[in-house]
Amino acid sequence: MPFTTEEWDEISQTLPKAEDPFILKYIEGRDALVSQESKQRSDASFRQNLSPIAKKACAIVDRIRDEEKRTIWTPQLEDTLAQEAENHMTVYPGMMFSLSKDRMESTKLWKIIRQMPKGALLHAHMDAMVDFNFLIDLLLKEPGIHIMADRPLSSPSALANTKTTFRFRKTALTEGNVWTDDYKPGTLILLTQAADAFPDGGRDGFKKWLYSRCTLSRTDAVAQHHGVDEIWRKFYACFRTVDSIIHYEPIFRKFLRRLVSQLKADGVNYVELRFSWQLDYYRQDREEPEQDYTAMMDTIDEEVKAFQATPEGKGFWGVRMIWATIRFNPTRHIIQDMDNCITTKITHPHLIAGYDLVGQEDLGRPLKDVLPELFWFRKQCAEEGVTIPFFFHAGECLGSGSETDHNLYDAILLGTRRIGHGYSLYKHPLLIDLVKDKKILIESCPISNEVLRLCGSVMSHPLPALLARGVHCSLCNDDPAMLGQDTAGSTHDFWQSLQGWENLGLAGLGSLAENSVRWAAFEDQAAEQWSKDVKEATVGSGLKAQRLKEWAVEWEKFCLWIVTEFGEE
Ligand SMILES: O=c1[nH]cnc2c1ncn2[C@@H]1O[C@H](CO)[C@@H](O)[C@H]1O
Repeated sequence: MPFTTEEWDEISQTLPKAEDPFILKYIEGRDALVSQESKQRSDASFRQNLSPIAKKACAIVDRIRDEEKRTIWTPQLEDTLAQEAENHMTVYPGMMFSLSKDRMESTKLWKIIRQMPKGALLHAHMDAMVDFNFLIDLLLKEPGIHIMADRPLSSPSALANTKTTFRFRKTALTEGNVWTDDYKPGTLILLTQAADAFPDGGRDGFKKWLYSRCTLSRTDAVAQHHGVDEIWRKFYACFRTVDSIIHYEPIFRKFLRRLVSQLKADGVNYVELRFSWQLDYYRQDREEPEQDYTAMMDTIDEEVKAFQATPEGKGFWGVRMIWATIRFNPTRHIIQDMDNCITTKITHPHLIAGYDLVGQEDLGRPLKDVLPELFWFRKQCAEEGVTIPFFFHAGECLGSGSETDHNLYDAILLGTRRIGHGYSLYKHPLLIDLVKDKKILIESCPISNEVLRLCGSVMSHPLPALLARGVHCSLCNDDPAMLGQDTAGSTHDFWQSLQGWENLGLAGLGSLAENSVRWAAFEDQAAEQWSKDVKEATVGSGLKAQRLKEWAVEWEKFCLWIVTEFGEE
C-alpha cells in the first residue's frame, strides 16, 4: 500500500538530515578513506608538490572538463544535431574513440591538452607514425616510383588483400595494367600511370584505396564483435603495404621531417621508436637495397639534426630506436635480426636505445619460448661490449593466465626497464609489487588498446587501476597513423584519459608526462646507473635530471598559460 500523505509526513519527520552530526561524522570518515586510498596513487607526490599556479590550472581544467561533459557530450544535444547528420549517433562522455574524434578536436579541453608539454613518447612504432594522406601524395609526386602486385588487382578481394609494392626505377616502365586480369604478377608499372587508370575514380579513387590499405577504418575500429585476431589480420596487412612506401630515401627524409615536426608541435620533445625494418632500404636513385642499416641510420641522424637547427626544432631532444624483432619468426631469423641490431648498435650507438619483440603477442612466440635467443643476445652484447637493454611488450591481451598474459613474468625476470602495454598487469598483485619495487614503467596506449579490441572504450581501460595501485605509467600512442589518431602527436591519448577518468585531472596527466621523461633512455646506461637516475629523478646530476628540470619549467609555463587564458571565465 502506498503511503498516505499523513503517513509520509510522519515518516519524513523521522528521516535524518544530511547536516545531522552523525551523518557529517560519517562523511568525514568517508572523505578520510578516499584520501587515504589516494595516497597510494603513483601520482600522489606529484599532486602534493604542485605549485600554486599549477593548482589553479588544475582547478580550471576540472571546471572545463565538467562543463564540456554537460554541454558537449550529451545525448540531448545530439538529438537536435542528429537530424542534420547523416550518421545518427548517440553522444556521451567516454564514448568510443573513433566516433568521438572530430568532436573531441573541437573542444576547449583539446586546445589546452594540445599545448601541454608531453615530455617523451616512449611507445610508438616507426612505420605507423606519419599520416598516410601526406605520404601517398609524396609517393605520387616522387619521380620514378612504380607499383607492382603479387597478382592482378582486378577484383574486390584482390584489391583488399594482395601484397602491393612500390619501387623506384630510373627508366619509366609503362607496359601493362595492374587493375586488369591480364596483369603479369610482379611487373612494375609507373605509379602515376597506374593511379590515373584506377578503375574506380582514377587518381582520387586510387588515393582512397591506398589509404584504406594503410589504415584501419572507423568501421574496423568500432566492430568490436569481430574480436582481436581479426583486427590484427587487417593491422598486419597495413604494415605490409606501408613498408615499401617509406623505405625509399627521398620519401623517408620527408617522413622523418614530418614526424619530428608534428611531435614538437604537439609538445612531444623526444621519441623512442620501435623499429622493425627488413633490409630493404633504398637510397635515392638506387634500384638495389642497402646491405646494412648504415645509410638509413645516417639519414635519421641528418634529418633530426637538420630539424634541431631550425627555429621550429629548437630544443627538441631527439630520436632513438628500440630495435624490434617480429616475434613470429623462427630462431635463425631472430638471431640474424639480433645480430643486425648489435652491428647497428656498434656503428650508431647513440641511435639504438634497446631491444624488443613485436607483433601480436597472442599468436606470436611467447618470451618463454624465445629464451635461448634472448640469452644468446645478452651474451653477444657482452662480448661486443655494448649495452642494449630490454623494453619488452608484455600482457597486451585479454587472457587471464594465458601464455601472453604470462609474458609479464618473463619480461620482469629478464630485467625489462619498461613494459609495453602491460594491459593485463592489473590482474597480477605480485607482479604489480615487483614492477613498483623494480621501478619498471608501464607504457600505456589507451586508444590502441581500444581500437585493437581489448576494451570497449577508454572507460573500461585498466590504466586507472594501475595508477591507483601506485604503478608508474606513461601515455603513448602506439601506431597513430594506422589506428585513427592520424597524426604523430599524443594529444588524443592524453585527452581521452583526462575526459574518461574522473580521478586523473590535469595533475594526473602532468605526472604521466613527467614519468615519460623520467623513464626515457636518453643515453646508454648500465642497469645500476639507470635505476639510480630513475630513482633520483630531478635531484640526480645527469642528463635525465637536467631534462626533467627542463620539462618542469615548461609545465609551469603551461599552467600559467592556462590560468591567463582560461582563468577569468
Ligand atoms: O601494439 C602493438 N603490439 C605489438 N606489436 C605491434 C603493435 N603495433 C605494431 N606492432 C608491430 O610492430 C611492427 C612495427 O614496428 C609491425 O610488424 C607491427 O605488427
